[in-house]
Amino acid sequence: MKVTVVGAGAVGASCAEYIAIKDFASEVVLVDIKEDFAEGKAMDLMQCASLNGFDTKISGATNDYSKTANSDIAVITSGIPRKPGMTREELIGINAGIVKTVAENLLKHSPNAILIVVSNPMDTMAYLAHKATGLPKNRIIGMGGALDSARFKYRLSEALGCPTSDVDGMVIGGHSDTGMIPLTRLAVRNSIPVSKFLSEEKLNEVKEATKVGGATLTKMLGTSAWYAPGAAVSAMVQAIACDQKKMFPCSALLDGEYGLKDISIGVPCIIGKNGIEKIVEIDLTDAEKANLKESADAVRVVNGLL
Ligand SMILES: NC(=O)c1ccc[n+]([C@@H]2O[C@H](COP(=O)([O-])OP(=O)(O)OC[C@H]3O[C@@H](n4cnc5c(N)ncnc54)[C@H](O)[C@@H]3O)[C@@H](O)[C@H]2O)c1
Ligand SMILES: O=C(O)C[C@H](O)C(=O)O
Repeated sequence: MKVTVVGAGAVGASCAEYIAIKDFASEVVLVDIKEDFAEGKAMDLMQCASLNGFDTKISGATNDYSKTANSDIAVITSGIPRKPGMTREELIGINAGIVKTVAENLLKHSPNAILIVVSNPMDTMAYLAHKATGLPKNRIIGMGGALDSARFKYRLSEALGCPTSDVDGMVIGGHSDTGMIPLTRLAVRNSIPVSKFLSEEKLNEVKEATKVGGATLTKMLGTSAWYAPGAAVSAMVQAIACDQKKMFPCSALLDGEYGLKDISIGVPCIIGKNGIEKIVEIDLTDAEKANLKESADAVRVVNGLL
């Protein structure tokens, strides 16, 4: 199993590190446009192999896509991250051109790869990757919901005073400060609805903290987060590589599901060796449906800037 990660920056390197530590891929190739940067990150990571006990071979390349040939999975993290006070949507001007070129270059050398799009504004970048490559919709997966759901579970566990392993929950909708929809109604602690333990007011606080999870960390770090994003991508890569049929909310190109068409947005998906193997349509309340429509309308506005 060969995995390419384009963008050897914070998220790309963190993703490569988690993939290696889990030791399910034979090879990870890091690519970056900065001279020697991916090679340096790859060397540093390879020097962890004997310490962390993995056999995954990690190599780096400066903008040389021949090194990525015949990748099974390719992750796109290339582009700029936001700074405190910015929205993800403000990155579109620079990142759109980068994501388009990178997706095209990847497919020239790996025509059968499944692409995972991470660069922001992610839902629009995933949509752009579809438009630029014309790949079947199962082969382009936007990563946002897996991360947002992990943050939701973290906030729920904090409010409940319990370990995150006790908690389950999911965030659908656009990967943006206002567009995320943490599904508090369906969140559980060991199969018991969290509303049994938390007041509506507390649940609203959890919801709001989840939605601005990325902005909160950006303010604290001076750039956007990378550990949980890298872990979320690596979990999706593993689901494909190991054909796990695991459910993640992913930005998928919709064709009528949830009443939406011609848009990539976060919905529950089954992820296996073919990428998005199924979009799961859950029953939403009228209020949740209205939230999803509003979130989709906002993503369409950003798509209109392409
Ligand atoms: N979808 C998500 O949940 C999520 C989570 C975190 C970050 N992000 C996004 O991921 C992107 C990367 O974030 P980061 O923190 O790793 O940034 P970073 O600046 O640390 O790394 C980005 C890397 O991309 C490289 N790059 C730029 N143009 C390139 C090109 N044409 N080809 C190859 N490499 C190129 C840069 O040299 C840099 O090393 C940002 O757009 C950020 O907003 C998304
Ligand atoms: O917040 C960001 O800009 C990066 C990423 O989308 C995140 O949610 O951490």
